[in-house]
Parts: sequence; C-alpha cells; structure tokens
Amino acid sequence: MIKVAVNGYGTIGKRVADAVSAQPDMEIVGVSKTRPSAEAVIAGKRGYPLYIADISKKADFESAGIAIAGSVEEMIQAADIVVDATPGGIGAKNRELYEKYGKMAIWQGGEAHDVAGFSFSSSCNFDDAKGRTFARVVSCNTTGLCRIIKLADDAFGVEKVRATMVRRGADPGDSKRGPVDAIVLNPVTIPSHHGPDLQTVLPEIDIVTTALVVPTTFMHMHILQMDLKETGDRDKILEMIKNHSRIGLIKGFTGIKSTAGLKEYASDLGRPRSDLWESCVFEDSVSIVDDKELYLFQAIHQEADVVVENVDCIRAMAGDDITAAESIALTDRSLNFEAI
Ligand SMILES: NC(=O)C1=CN([C@@H]2O[C@H](COP(=O)(O)OP(=O)(O)OC[C@H]3O[C@@H](n4cnc5c(N)ncnc54)[C@H](OP(=O)(O)O)[C@@H]3O)[C@@H](O)[C@H]2O)C=CC1
Ligand SMILES: O=C(OP(=O)(O)O)[C@H](O)COP(=O)(O)O
Repeated sequence: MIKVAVNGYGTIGKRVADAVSAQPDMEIVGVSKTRPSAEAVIAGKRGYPLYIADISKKADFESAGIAIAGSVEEMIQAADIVVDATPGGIGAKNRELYEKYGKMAIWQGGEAHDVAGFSFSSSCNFDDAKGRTFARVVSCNTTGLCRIIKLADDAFGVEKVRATMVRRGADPGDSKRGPVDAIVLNPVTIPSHHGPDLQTVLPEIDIVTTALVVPTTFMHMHILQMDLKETGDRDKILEMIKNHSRIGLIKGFTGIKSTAGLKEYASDLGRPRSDLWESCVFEDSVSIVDDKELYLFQAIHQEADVVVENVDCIRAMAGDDITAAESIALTDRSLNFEAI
C-alpha cells in the first residue's frame, strides 16, 4: 500500500483524500488543517488522522472536540508521498520539509512549475513521472487544455491553439471572493498563464490563451480554437472523445447548454459532491471550419478534474510499474467513474 499524506485538507485536498481512500493500492495516513473548522470535523468523520501545521494550536482543536494525531512534520514522516494542497504559494515553502524527510511530494497548479521542475498530466506524460521525487499537477484549466489538445494533436497534429478561459469567480463554498457584478479581465494582459503552463507539459504546442472571470461558482468554460496540421474529421474527433476516459461528450439531445445544466446532471448521476472529474465537451460545438480549423466549447469542473490526476501521479511516482492506461482505468474504476 502506498502511504499518502494530504497536506492542506481544503477544496482539493479533501477530494484527493477521498479519491486516494477509494484506491486498492493506496491509503491515507493523515491530512492537515491549520485551524478547527467544519472540514476538520469531516476529516474526523472520514477516519483520517488529523495533523496540524502549528502544534501550538493543539488546544484550540481539542477544546472544539477535534482529535489531533500530531504535527504536520510527524504526518510527513508517516507517509511515502505527500500531496501538497495548501493554498498557492504556501506549498513552495513546504518543499524543505519534504526534502528534510526525504519524501516524495506532489504540488498543485497554484504553485509555479519550478517548485517541482516537472508538471504532470495523466493523458500526456504519465511515464515521465516515474522515478521522480517531486511533481506538480497542472491547474484545473491547464488539465482540461492538456487532455483535448493532446487528443487533437495525436489525431491530426496541432499547428496552433488559441483559447479563452471563462473562469468561475469563486468555489461554491467560498463566500469571500468575487466578482459579484462584473466581468473581470484576469489577467488583462495576454497571454494568461494557461498557455505557458500547458507548454510545461506539451512544450511543442504553439498556444496563446486569454482569461476572464465571471460571477459564477461551478465550472470554467473554454472557448477553444485549434489549427490542425491535417484536414480535420469531425466524426473521428467525436469518436476519440467518446473513447477518452477523462473527456465527456455532452450530447445535444440532453438539452444541456450551460454549467447549471451540468451541475444538475452531475447531481442526478449521484456523483460525490456533484464532481465532474471529466472535461465536458459540448458535442454540438465541435466544428471544423475551412478543413483545418477545429472549434469547440468545453466546461471544466475546477474542484474535480485535477483530483484523478493527483491519484495517477501518486501511482506513477510511488506505485508499481504500470502504464498510464492501466493507472487511469484503476483510478476511475475505484471511483465508479465513467466519463459522461
Ligand atoms: N479550488 C480550485 O478550484 C483549484 C485549486 N487548485 C490549486 O490547489 C491548491 C489548493 O487550493 P484549494 O484547495 O482551492 O485551497 P483551499 O483554501 O480550499 O484549501 C487549502 C487548505 O490548506 C490548509 N492550509 C493552509 N495553510 C496550511 C499550512 N501551512 N499547512 C497545512 N495546511 C494548510 C487550509 O486549512 P485551514 O482552512 O485550516 O487553514 C485549507 O484546508 C492551490 O495550489 C490551488 O491553486 C488547483 C485546481 C483547482
Ligand atoms: O487552477 C485553477 O484555475 P486556473 O487553471 O485558471 O489557474 C483553479 O480554478 C483555482 O483558480 P483560482 O486561482 O481562481 O482560485
């Protein structure tokens, strides 16, 4: 069993912990919080040993009736590998702790590529993670870009990509962030970080991305255009999407044309937390113009798509020598996840 610690039990960390627990070859040895909170209570109910970053806060947890297993340093020592899901910028500061105890670590997209020197996407570079001590799973939007661009590149070759990310303003449980009534250019400069981030995984792709933020909480929406090297074939692309375990195809007959519709669908499917681990490509949007221009819309559930990627990354770094396809299949099967 691969012993996994999740440092930072928040939006991403709590999902990674549940996904790891569902795997037959992994176990959670601890999760961490900085302060007593509802999520700390849930960690206890799930049976995850709870560790705290600042052990001097132990009394705060105990007076709230929350049992503490020890300090984050103790948690790291108990693990084979640490998934760092602390807020962006904090993870990089934790690197010296992982080095101190000689532990493997995986960071999230809020950290720069340099934190690990290697950025990961299950569909693109699973084998390159093998034997590494450190890796970073690219951000939710970049994960969505990696999946579909790799698929198109494998089928027709991708000459260049131009994409706009319409980003959610805050996660559903986050009442502190906005915007409430604005469309914010984020960033106002071009490109956004997503293009250069994608190139940390697929360096040969010519890509320019732009991004803005709107007052919604569930999912980002991508407007994607790719110039193909060879003449595109819509039916072939749709077939490849149908066969891709991490890309779902939203059929026209469903009537789903929005993130709201997807939220309802995920909920009706009985997905935990309404999570959509797959990218959601709208079938009716998939279009070939002038033979070689491919257009599509895809929605990306920001809280979910990177979760399954973290599980694969753990397996690539700390598990038996298996292929990407085998790991992806095992991860998904263990979660009862079949792309829509
Ligand atoms: N949310 C999203 O949509 C996505 C986020 N990411 C990336 O994932 C990472 C985590 O983001 P997210 O889950 O949203 O963040 P959250 O703020 O939801 O969760 C972060 C967690 O880290 C804990 N924490 C804070 N400081 C420390 C510390 N020093 N040691 C241990 N734990 C700490 C917090 O605990 P406490 O509350 O007790 O302080 C909190 O539970 C970021 O890099 C982000 O960019 C990637 C894809 C999507
Ligand atoms: O990784 C994410 O977005 P990103 O791919 O746009 O960086 C998550 O949605 C977190 O984004 P945030 O930095 O707006 O919290």
